[in-house]
This record gives sequence, C-alpha cells and structure tokens, in this order.
Amino acid sequence: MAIANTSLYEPLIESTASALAVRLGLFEDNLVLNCEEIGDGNLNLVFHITDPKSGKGVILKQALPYAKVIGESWPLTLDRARIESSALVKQAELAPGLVPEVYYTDQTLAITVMEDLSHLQIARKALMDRKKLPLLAEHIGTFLARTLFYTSDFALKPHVKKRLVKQFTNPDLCKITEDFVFTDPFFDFESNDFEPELREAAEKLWEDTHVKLEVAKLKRKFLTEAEALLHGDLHTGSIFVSETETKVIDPEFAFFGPIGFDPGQFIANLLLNALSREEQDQDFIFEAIEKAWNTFEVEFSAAWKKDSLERFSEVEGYLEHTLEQIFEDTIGFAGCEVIRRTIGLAHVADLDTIEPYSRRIESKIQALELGKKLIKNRLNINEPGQLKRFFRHAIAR
Ligand SMILES: Nc1ncnc2c1ncn2[C@@H]1O[C@H](COP(=O)(O)OP(=O)(O)O)[C@@H](O)[C@H]1O
Ligand SMILES: CSC[C@H]1O[C@H](OP(=O)(O)O)[C@H](O)[C@@H]1O
Repeated sequence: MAIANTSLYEPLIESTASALAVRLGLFEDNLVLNCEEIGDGNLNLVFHITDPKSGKGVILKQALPYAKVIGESWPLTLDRARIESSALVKQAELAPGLVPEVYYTDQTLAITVMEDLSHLQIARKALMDRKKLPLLAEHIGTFLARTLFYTSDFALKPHVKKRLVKQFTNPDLCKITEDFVFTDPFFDFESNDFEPELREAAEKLWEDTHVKLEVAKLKRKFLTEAEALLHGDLHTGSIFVSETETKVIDPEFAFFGPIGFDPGQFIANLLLNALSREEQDQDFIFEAIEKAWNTFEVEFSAAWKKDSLERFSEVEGYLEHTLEQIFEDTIGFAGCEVIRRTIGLAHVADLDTIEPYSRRIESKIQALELGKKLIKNRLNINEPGQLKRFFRHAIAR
C-alpha cells in the first residue's frame, strides 16, 4: 500500500498546530493560545486550540501516515482525512445541525479544522455515567434516515450516485472493518485480544459453523452492496451529546455500503452498554433503540414518499420490503459488532471497566452469546420492540 507523498506532509505538534490556526485566520496573531493534543481514538491526532480570554476554540484533526494505536509498522493512507472532511460536509448538507461544522481542510497535511464540541460529552461516557439523554435516539434516527436515504439510488440520479461512490472509495479503512469486524474475531487469529477466562467461549464460537456461515453472508454484503454513503464507524464513541444536542463525529470510515451497517453499529454499542448495567437500569437503552429505529423508519419512509426517483417506489410492498431487509441486516451487523468489541482488537470501555472482574467476565460471556444469537436469529427478529426480551433470553444461563 502506498503511503502518501510525505515530503510536504509533516505531523503537527502543539506549537505548529496553533501557529497554523493563526495562519488560517482562525485567531488573531497577537493572542496567547492554548493547544493540547486530546486524541483518544485509535488512529489520529486531535488538537484542541483555545483562546483562554474569549473562550473560543477549534479542533484540528490530523491523520498520521500510520495507525496511531499500533505505530509506524502499520501504514495507513492519509486519504482518510479527505474522506472524513468530505463526509462531514455531505452529512451537514443532509442532516443539518447533527455534525460539527468544517472550517478548513488541507489534503496535503491531512487535516480537518472543525467546530469545537468540548461543551458536549462523548455518548459512551455519558451512557457509562448513566446520564439521561432524551434526544440521542431521535437525533441518531434522523441522522441515519437522512444520510442513508439521500445518498442511495432512491434519491440520486445514477451518474451522481456513481460519482459519489468513486469519491468515497475507501479501501484501507474498509479493510480494517473487513478484518477486525467481520473476520478475525471469528477465527483464532493473533489480532484478537481477550481475557484467558474467555478462551473456552471464544473457542466455542470459532467451532460454530452456523454462526460462521451467517457472518460470511454479512461480510459479503459489506464487501459488495454499495447502497448508501455510510458513516462507517457509528459507535457511541463517535457521538457527542448533551440533553439538547447530538453531533456525530469521525466519519473517516465512510464509504458506500449496506444501509443496515450504521444502525447496526449504533444499536450494538447501546446493547454493549446495556450489558454493563443492572437489569433495572436497562430500560433507557431498550427505549433508545426502539426510538432510534422508529424515527429512522418514519423519516426514511417520508423521504421515500416525497423524494424517491425510483419508478418502482410506488409499487405496493416495496418500501416495506426494503425496511424489513435493512432491519434484518441491522440485527446481523449488530451481532458482529458485539462480538468484535468483546474478543477482537478494539474493545469498549463499557465492558472493560465493569467491576468486579468476575462480573466483567460474566458480561463478556453474555456478550458473545448475545452476538451469536443476533447473527443467527436476525430473520426472526422483526421489530425493535422484541429486542428487550430477546436480550434477556439470549444472556440467561
Ligand atoms: N469536534 C470536536 N470537538 C471536541 N473534541 C473532539 C472533536 N473531535 C474529536 N474530539 C476529541 O478527540 C477524540 C478523538 O477523536 P476521533 O475523531 O474519534 O479520533 P480517531 O479518528 O482517532 O478515533 C474524541 O473522543 C474527542 O474527545
Ligand atoms: C486499529 S483500528 C480499530 C478500530 O478503531 C476505530 O475506531 P476509532 O477510530 O473510533 O478509534 C474503528 O472502530 C476500528 O475498527
């Protein structure tokens, strides 16, 4: 894989990042700015630049020519910065108010300068703090319906759609998902990462040919179905929230894929949070899943009726068939995400911080059972209202 021409590229440090923000005219040049690298994700640098006097801030995100979490031994294309900034611009157009505003991008330096969202909290952390998030589900349902419908063949003319598919071809980042979501966790591969106490449950999964056949089908969909422009990594760490606002960040995995992938990742990460809760605290999560899906369904249907260019859209039953297929895929993709976040390379804090350790192991064994059952039974789960019972039944020992 080619690494971008690094002769003009240089990784920024705090002083050069704030100097760049001044050069871009984002701050006056006589100010004393604060700049801190706050990136806690797996891949990139994130600089938070602020003027302490006015309180004004911006975020400057820069891709490194490798995956930050692994180091230079894992080269990764700088083109992901172009994908991320273009996706944010497209999503802002389709779902206004639900993504940070992009102020500036530079493909050579692989940077995106964007709105500072530090007044909000990452949804994973808010959910772990058991915060009430009354608008999260509705906002994400709207984000999904609008970004997915309006980038699909239902809304776009064929040439426009194909041009966008080309613009958002994202092979390196897709390969990460193909490996770490759809392949490695289902085999005894070195990249997997789990506690010794989970080995027996992992081996049971690796021997389960039914699960593996169903994952193979889901992976094929991910590889081949260019239905709509996905966010591509819509976990709760990619969403900023408060009681009144929701902003989706980090779409560097964006590409044209199967519509059910984004709702599947969102629902999976809510289910992973539910696994970290006592039963009496889980209702908020199941209500959020139902609300998000119902909002998605209502807004996708309204957009279909208002704006579909497809002649067959009027055919009775076609919308219902499309939504049923998306829901089936959503449940299957959610199952893959639950499993990979439990024994794969990239974990979630919701499970990893459960105390005591014995309960953490118990919850992770439950996660593996839940993931397998979601994948195998995705055809029998017809609406989100069934998920609470399904979850309780799946994790019962
Ligand atoms: N627009 C923003 N405003 C405030 N903080 C941000 C913003 N974007 C990212 N961050 C912070 O940086 C962290 C990593 O950003 P993210 O885009 O997820 O990076 P990565 O691509 O490496 O996963 C986030 O968890 C958040 O704390
Ligand atoms: C080594 S990439 C693993 C994992 O990291 C990405 O998440 P994020 O950018 O939010 O940290 C993505 O989920 C990848 O699958």
